[in-house]
Amino acid sequence: MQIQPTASHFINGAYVEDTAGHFIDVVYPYTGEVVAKVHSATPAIIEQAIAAAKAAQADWAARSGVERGRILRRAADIMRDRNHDLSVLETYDTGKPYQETSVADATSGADAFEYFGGLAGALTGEHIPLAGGDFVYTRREALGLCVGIGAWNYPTQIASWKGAPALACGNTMIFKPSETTPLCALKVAEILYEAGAPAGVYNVVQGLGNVGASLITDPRVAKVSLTGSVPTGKKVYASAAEGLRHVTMELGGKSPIIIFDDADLENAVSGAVLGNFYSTGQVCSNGTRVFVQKGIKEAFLNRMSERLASGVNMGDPQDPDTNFGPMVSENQRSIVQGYIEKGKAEGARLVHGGGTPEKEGFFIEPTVFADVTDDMTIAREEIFGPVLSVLDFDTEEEAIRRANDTEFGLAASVFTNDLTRAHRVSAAFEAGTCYINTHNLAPVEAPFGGSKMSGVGRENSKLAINHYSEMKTVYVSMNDVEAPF
Ligand SMILES: NC(=O)c1ccc[n+]([C@@H]2O[C@H](COP(=O)([O-])OP(=O)(O)OC[C@H]3O[C@@H](n4cnc5c(N)ncnc54)[C@H](O)[C@@H]3O)[C@@H](O)[C@H]2O)c1
Repeated sequence: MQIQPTASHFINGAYVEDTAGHFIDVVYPYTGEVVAKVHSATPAIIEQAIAAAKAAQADWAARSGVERGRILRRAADIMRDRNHDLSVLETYDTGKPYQETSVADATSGADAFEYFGGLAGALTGEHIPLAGGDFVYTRREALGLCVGIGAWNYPTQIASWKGAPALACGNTMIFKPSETTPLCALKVAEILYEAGAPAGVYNVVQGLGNVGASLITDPRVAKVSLTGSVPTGKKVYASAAEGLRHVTMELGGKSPIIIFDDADLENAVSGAVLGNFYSTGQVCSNGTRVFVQKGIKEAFLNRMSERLASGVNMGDPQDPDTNFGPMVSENQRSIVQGYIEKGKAEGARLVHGGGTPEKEGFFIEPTVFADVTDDMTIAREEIFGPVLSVLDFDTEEEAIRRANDTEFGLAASVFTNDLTRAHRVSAAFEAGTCYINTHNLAPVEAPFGGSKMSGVGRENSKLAINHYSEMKTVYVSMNDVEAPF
């Protein structure tokens, strides 16, 4: 199987190549086979991309919002029409099952282009009346050239979630996908160009962290939006700060799910399944610390084990019946195996899984630990794999205190049938994205992002507009100018 792209980069409306850049292998996680190779961007490619995106920006921003929006909505339509092919590609890029990619990746990207395409014509400033007839009006203006840097778990979605609000506001973008999953963002760029985005408005360059680093330190760049880990976030935030650039940081998490005795057990198990095993556990907002009240702990564990034993269909990710794929890479699998070994060594009780099946691909079994305590490594560090930890608790106050006892603050959820408790607990969570009786949904209409070390700023929703534009104040005097001399 070969899914070689036309060329490695998409710049100024065309595929471009510079074979001087070192090779990055694209490995299909199901077979371990190299299915494509791309070249990392050389300094010449980076310069080409920055020059093109910078040159295209003024004209793009000068178009009406309605016109920009029409192009984004056309891109959404093309993405939906090509959902099958884009999903197959996303599955090769990531190893996530087609059953997931066909409903959660290009479709989510299309939602973003449709939503922000709809908003583009409605971006306005305001009129502020002042004493003596003077007034101020504000203009919402684009920031300029924005750099987007992606993680490997949702390549199409991340390229779209960053591109859609950026372009709606009149910015141009250079997107650098993760070196692990470089293919899908090229398709996003191709589709935007086909939909009518002028050359240079949305560009893709490949490379490792060093390519990302050189993009964000260029003085022509106004903003950087990163989706990645906390350690990378700290570096990118610091180097953006050197040039006082705007940032959005979508980083890692160690999110809690609190399940009270009165919760609907089946829904609570479903929420924990979605929050731990979807995308083989490679989701930033996963609720990997599952606090279960002591009264239903054993029932929860039994039902979770039953559902995993009977429901998981691990296999060829391109088979629509497969619902559990391999890890994205051999390296990520060995990191997760290391955490499972630590969990056992530190005294957690292995309830389900824990092994690596005897089959090709970077598979790891969905794994459940019980009797996990707050100080164990598996309860403190982001694992980014299918490892669920159950911690038990007695009281609401205790559950909230322990749930918040983490440097992260991306997501949190509560399962209960007590209405007032659900809202009380949600208010007490130190997390940017909270759920009541569900977990891990991220509709484009709602803000998504983290508190504490999990991030800065929000993606999706009307709020994202604030992160890709700034207000200019224009003071208008209707009177003579009074000066002291
Ligand atoms: N909050 C969110 O929305 C969200 C979504 C998905 C993933 N994530 C997080 O992403 C992480 C997994 O993804 P990953 O392993 O690809 O993350 P990572 O931090 O290793 O890499 C992310 C991206 O940053 C680039 N990069 C690395 N060093 C850089 C540097 N010095 N300057 C500029 N760019 C640099 C990488 O090449 C890659 O494209 C997890 O921590 C996960 O929680 C967060």
